[in-house]
Amino acid sequence: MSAATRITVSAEHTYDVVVGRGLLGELPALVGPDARRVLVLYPRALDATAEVVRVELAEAGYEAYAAEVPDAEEAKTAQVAAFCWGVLGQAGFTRTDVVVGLGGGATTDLAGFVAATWLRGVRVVQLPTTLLAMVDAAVGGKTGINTAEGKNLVGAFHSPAGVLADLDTLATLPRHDLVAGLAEVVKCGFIADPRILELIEADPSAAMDPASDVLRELIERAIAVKARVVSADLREASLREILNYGHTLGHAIEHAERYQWRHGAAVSVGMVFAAELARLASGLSDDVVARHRAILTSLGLPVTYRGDRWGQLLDAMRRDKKTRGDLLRFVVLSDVGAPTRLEGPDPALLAAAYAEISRDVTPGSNRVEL
Ligand SMILES: NC(=O)c1ccc[n+]([C@@H]2O[C@H](COP(=O)([O-])OP(=O)(O)OC[C@H]3O[C@@H](n4cnc5c(N)ncnc54)[C@H](O)[C@@H]3O)[C@@H](O)[C@H]2O)c1
Ligand SMILES: O=C(O)C(=O)C[C@@H](O)[C@H](O)[C@H](O)COP(=O)(O)O
Ligand SMILES: [Zn+2]
Repeated sequence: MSAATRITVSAEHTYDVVVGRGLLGELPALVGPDARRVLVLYPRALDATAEVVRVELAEAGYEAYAAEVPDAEEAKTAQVAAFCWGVLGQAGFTRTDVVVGLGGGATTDLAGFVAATWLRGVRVVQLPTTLLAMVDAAVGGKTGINTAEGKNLVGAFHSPAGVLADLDTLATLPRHDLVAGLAEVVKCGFIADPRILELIEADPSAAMDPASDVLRELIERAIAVKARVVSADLREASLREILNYGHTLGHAIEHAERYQWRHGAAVSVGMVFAAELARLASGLSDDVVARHRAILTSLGLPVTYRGDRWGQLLDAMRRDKKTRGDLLRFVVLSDVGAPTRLEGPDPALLAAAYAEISRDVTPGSNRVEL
């Protein structure tokens, strides 16, 4: 078995993202000696693992609790956060106690938010169990929930005490969820690490194989990109916006689909839109735009969206966090590995870029794509 890899993030404090197998034994050390109580938040798919984690913590001497939260995006609501605050209150959690997020990005976003808000901030340890959560959601301290108006509109920056990305957990992850996670890996390739793109182009099947060395290298490279960016700009004053590549339209699609599309699938379409926008607005080469479509399609990710939703999507994009006043702002590329910003693009350009990715709405076309 190969040794674990440690990727360090230096943000509010310094912590490691550990990538490897059989990492559970490291959890008590991350929870730390000051805690007496620990609450593990998890979705139903992880109930057996949550019990193993709870027992491990109890055997290490903690008062260990586990609470199931709703699956996927259903977890990211004010009601679910309030339920978690109730559990913490009733168990008497103090400022030295700890929350653990066990699951995909929805669970780790919720757990981080609950930890950020309980007593104005307690320690959180993240145990990501999806590819997406390992490479992105559990790393970097963005936590949050959705509101009726949009995605991640309420949240806080709250860095974890540590992240244990146990590759063994990917064995049970449904293929569509693994593929959705690859969209964020591809994002890291386009904004910062072209080697990621080459690895996927060379062998897309290996990239989708949870047991492959190729996927492990992709995971480590994507985490390294995120760690570098977050270490330089935790609060998204500027540089961190590049991690939002593809998300302006992506989040709008998720909202329009009432979160029945996976985040990574929506971001996939959003990246092709951003590439088309950059081609029209600032001359991104046809080759780089085509490379977006080729790589994402090779992984089975969607690259088009329904043509009749433009008005609704534009409306949702106005609530994106990168918007300033009435000025829509997009992360775009001037080349692979060279992200920049496009501010207040001409509405006609936006519509033209959308026309390049939109498809006819025929009966049945509103199905869930991934
Ligand atoms: N905070 C950030 O920086 C950040 C970054 C990227 C994405 N996100 C957020 O992450 C969320 C998407 O995360 P996701 O793609 O992990 O989705 P998810 O959390 O909804 O998980 C996907 C599905 O996989 C199941 N699952 C999780 N682990 C499993 C396992 N090991 N075996 C079997 N089933 C498993 C879950 O129960 C769920 O049904 C979105 O809400 C997105 O906004 C946050
Ligand atoms: O970490 C970041 O910064 C990102 O933008 C990573 C994204 O992949 C992620 O989906 C994030 O939650 C989006 O943040 P938001 O600020 O647009 O809500
Ligand atoms: Zn994302």
